[in-house]
Amino acid sequence: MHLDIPTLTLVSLLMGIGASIGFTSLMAVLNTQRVLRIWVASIWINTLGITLIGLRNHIPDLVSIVVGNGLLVTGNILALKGIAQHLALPMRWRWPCSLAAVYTGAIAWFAFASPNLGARLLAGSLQAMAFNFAYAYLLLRYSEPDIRKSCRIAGAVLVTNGLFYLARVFTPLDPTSSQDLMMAGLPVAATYVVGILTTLASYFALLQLITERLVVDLRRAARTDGLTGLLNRSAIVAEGRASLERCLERGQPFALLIFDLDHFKQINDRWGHDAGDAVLRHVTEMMRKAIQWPRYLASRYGGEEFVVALPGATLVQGLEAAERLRLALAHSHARVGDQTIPVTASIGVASARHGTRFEHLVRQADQAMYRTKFDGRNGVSFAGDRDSRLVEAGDSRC
Ligand SMILES: Nc1nc2c(ncn2[C@@H]2O[C@H](COP(=O)(O)OP(=O)(O)OP(=O)(O)O)[C@@H](O)[C@H]2O)c(=O)[nH]1
Repeated sequence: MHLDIPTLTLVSLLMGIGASIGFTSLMAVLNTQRVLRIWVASIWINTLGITLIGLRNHIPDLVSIVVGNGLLVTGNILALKGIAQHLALPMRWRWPCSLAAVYTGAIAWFAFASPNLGARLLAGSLQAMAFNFAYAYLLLRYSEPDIRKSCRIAGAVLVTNGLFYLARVFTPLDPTSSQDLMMAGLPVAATYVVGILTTLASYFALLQLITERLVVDLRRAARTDGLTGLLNRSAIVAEGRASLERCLERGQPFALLIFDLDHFKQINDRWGHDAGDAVLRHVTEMMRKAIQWPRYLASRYGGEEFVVALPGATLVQGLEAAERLRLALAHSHARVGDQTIPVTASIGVASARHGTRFEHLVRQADQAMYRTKFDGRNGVSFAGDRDSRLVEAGDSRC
């Protein structure tokens, strides 16, 4: 078997086609991962570029050399866009597009105006190195903590790729190669072997990025209420318990408020369910502005019932936050299309003592909230000793 450049080009091409098909079928399954579309396009475009370059002796040089290399660099720009999107960064197109234009111009110049295979290989290595270092820089510099592991692994792979292309800059050409890349000699062929391995490693790095993002998205979805983006009931119970425990261990106070929208059924009946949903989103927005407490936990606990935990807050601070929230809601109207819908809430506040369990605290606040409903709604009540005694005794209303 001869590992000459035409054979290695064929191997790269087959690998590119295999990866393109594999990533395309993955995209069909994971259609929520929009970034996959960009990476799939990038891999197909790169594969097409490699195909044209590999067909050097069978198609016009203009198509093989200039269009082929133009496609390679276009694929690289798309890969960069995909990485920026994965990291939720805005993409600045000017630099990569300028680099691509300069690169394609240089390739055309060294193919036709002043033919020089060494210069074309040098330009190819430099642009691939620049893109690999750019991908790695973004991944290592801007990854969020929950997807950091895959970003670090991918970053390391891409730095290795970049170093490989840097080393390729110094690879000597076979003097008999004339202008034909397919006859560039053993050292260049050796770089093809390494290139195939590093490309394969990059595909696996991409898969890791996608997998970790998927796990994070699923974990987030499992603890989030789809309508409001707040924590859901099981998440506030789990996170509230842990937060309460930490506060009690440190001897810090912990307040909790629960609020229920007043006559929400009438809103649904009068303006429709979609308007009701819009009101729930409006309430969420107002609540986020009104609470003003560091590291608070907020959840939609039930249909139109919300729980907010304030770690480190005393009962008085909890009542102040509740009153801010009540006023914010009462003074704002939810806008739905051209309708304005008034909304008020009944709020109950409770605070933890030594040994209080999170579920008990919720029930105490709930008792207080029902008192507010009973007293005419649109108000704030707090749980007293009687509420905590009732809750701890397992009163049926709890
Ligand atoms: N639009 C919308 N409505 C919901 C959602 N979840 C629950 N609801 C509605 O919320 C309403 C709650 O009604 P009730 O429990 O009678 O409470 P209320 O009308 O607010 O009355 P009070 O609490 O006594 O002031 C019901 O009509 C539910 O259908 C939701 O996600 N979206």
